[in-house]
Formats: sequence, C-alpha cells, structure tokens
Amino acid sequence: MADHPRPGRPVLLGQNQYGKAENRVVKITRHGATHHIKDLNVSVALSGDMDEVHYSGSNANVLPTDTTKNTVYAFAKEHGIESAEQFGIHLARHFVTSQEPIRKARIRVEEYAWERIDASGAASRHPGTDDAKHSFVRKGQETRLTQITYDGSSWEVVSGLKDLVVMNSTDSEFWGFVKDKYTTLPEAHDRILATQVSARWRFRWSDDEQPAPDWETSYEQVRNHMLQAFAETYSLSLQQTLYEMGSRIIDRCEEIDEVRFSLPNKHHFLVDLQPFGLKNDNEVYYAADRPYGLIEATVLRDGCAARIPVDLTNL
Ligand SMILES: O=c1[nH]c(=O)c2[nH]c(=O)[nH]c2[nH]1
Repeated sequence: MADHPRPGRPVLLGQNQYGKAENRVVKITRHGATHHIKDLNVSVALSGDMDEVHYSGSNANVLPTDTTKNTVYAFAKEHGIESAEQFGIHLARHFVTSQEPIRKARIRVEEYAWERIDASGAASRHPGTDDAKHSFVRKGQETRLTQITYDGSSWEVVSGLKDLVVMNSTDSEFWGFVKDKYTTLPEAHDRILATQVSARWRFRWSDDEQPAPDWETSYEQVRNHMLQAFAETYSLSLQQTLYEMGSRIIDRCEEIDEVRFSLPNKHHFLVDLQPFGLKNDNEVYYAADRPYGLIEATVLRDGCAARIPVDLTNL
C-alpha cells in the first residue's frame, strides 16, 4: 500500500487490489465412461507494488487481469482440480512467486456440488452400478411451486418447480441447423448439455367428487421422470430433450394432462488452451451465464387444452 503522497499532491492511495473475478471453470475428468465434475467460481485479487499504475498509469508492474483468468483455466488442465483449497493455494502461490511486484494474492473459490442422477431419477453422491455415469443434478434443492384456483365449483391445480440444475457431460450434439450469413456457431458432436429447469404441470383433477391425487407422491414421481428422461435421452437438441422430459411425464403420470417447460441452455464453451501449449481434450470449459438460449414448450395429453400460461413468470 502506498504510504506516501504523490509528489506535489496531498492525496494518498489506500489499499488496492485487482484481478479477474468470477472465472467460471468447469473441469470434466473422464475415467472411461464415468465422468467426474469440478465446477468452480474463482475470483483472483492481487496486490503489491501497484502505486504507479494508479498515479501515472504505468502498467509496468501490472499482470493483466486477462492473464489471471487464463491462468485459472490453464491450471485446471495442467494441475487438475483436486479440491477448491488445493486449487486456490496453487494459484495464489503462482502469482506471488512468479511476479516480483505481486506481494499478496487472495483467491476466492465457490464450489458448486453435483450429484449423479441415479437409475430411479434420484440423486446419489457416488456412482453405483446403475447410476448415470455422465448425468448430474446440482446439489441444493430446487424450489417447489404450486398455484390453486377455485371458483366455488371447480379446481385448477398447477404445480411445478424452478431452479433444478442438471448437466450431461456427454451424449449431446447440435448440428444440421440453418446457417445464414450471420451464423458462426460450429457444429457440435459432443457437447455439454446443461439447464436450469423451470416446469409447471397441470393436474386433471378439477372436481371434489373425484379423488384428489396424492400430491407428495406425484411431485416425487414427476421430478424423477424429468431427471431420468434428461439423463437417458441422447440429445440432438435441448428442444428434443424437453419433449422427452414432458412426454415421459404425460405417459407415466396419469393425473397430469399438461406440462410446460422453460429451459435456459446453460452454455459451456471449450477454453482454447492452445496459446499455452496445452491440448483441451473436452476437459476444461468456461461456464457462461449469459446470454443463454431459452427453449420453451408445452407438452400435452392428446385431446387436452393448453391452459398453462406461455410465460411461466406470469404464473
Ligand atoms: O439445443 C440447442 N438448441 C438450439 O436451438 C440451439 N441454438 C444454438 O445456438 N445452440 C442450440 N442448442
């Protein structure tokens, strides 16, 4: 920290630090067909002999924040991510020992935990024999929702969930799409497919004379069918996966006539590690938060009317 004023100006520079914040790095480790995920949000803050860049604009001591970002992704490949702590220690040591002006590095890491989607559609921490080897649900409960409408004679029950985050680390492709002069997207034959599911489903039950569904059991079953369909579908588009998720619910849950989904396509871009002499063999990804593709559709039982609003934020 500067403890002397700039000559001729009675103004002190106080504590300062800089670096790239919130580097979203996803590392997939493949043991044959069984994949392991590390999903981190890494923020780098460096400090040291940085008076001049503030006083005069001289960048002579400044390692670019862009470089600190690249280092996070390159280290994920070169050294792997054993734990958030180990990864942070490695980065901090690197910055402080490799650049003389940098005296202190603070690395903050948030880790997002993922569990495997097991054969029943539930989550499990360790791969069992029947568990999906490359399909994951993010730990931390989704929010369960319901809306009840009653006009004195008939009921409408629309239930749902939001913020259920799922990922397939393979078995997803996207190619054969329309190309115009603005299209730059390369065709993908093995990509990550991840989404944050928002879904609403409408129950057929509307009349006190009919027995009401078992709401608790129904919720568990719908959620499990959704997860199983996500895990089991070899996907050529998120639209196709959406339809499989909805049709599995309509096929297997007779109490439900209509399902609507709003699925953001949470893009994971392969990081170009070539400038650092490293090969990225589908291992290190940048998890982008925006913009995102937004895929929305209703899946209906034949003969039933669509009554769930198109825009789920209106429900
Ligand atoms: O599953 C996808 N569906 C799309 O419509 C689309 N568009 C795009 O750019 N990527 C994807 N992925």
